[in-house]
Amino acid sequence: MSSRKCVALIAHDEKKADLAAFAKVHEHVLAQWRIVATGTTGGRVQEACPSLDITRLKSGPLGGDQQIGAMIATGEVEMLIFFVDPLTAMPHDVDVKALMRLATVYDIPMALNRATAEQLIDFNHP
Ligand SMILES: O=C(CO)COP(=O)(O)O
Repeated sequence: MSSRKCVALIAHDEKKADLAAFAKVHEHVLAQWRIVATGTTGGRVQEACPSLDITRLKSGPLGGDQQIGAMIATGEVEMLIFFVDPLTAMPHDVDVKALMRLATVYDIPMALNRATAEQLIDFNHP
């Protein structure tokens, strides 16, 4: 496994275009990180940023948020950028909450919107 630090990228459907645009702007910085993402998000970011090497996990509703939560618990994921949609009900809301809870328990930098992600990406270098 690479020794680079690992960031997890996730976006709800309404926010995927925004995350892909964010990743494009910061592609050179993200290239210094190991990147994991939930399935669909990873595909969208990969399309926008062909230079990045993204490990795609399961889609969020099928367990992807839980996989990333487990990786936070084991210390494999050290930063979380998650563009959430606060206006749409999610069938897997409990998984989303569990992920945010673990990011809080393990005290990793966590951005839930673009404004915060812009700050994190500038101040957290791998
Ligand atoms: O649902 C998600 C996060 O809760 C994201 O999953 P996808 O990237 O597979 O859409």
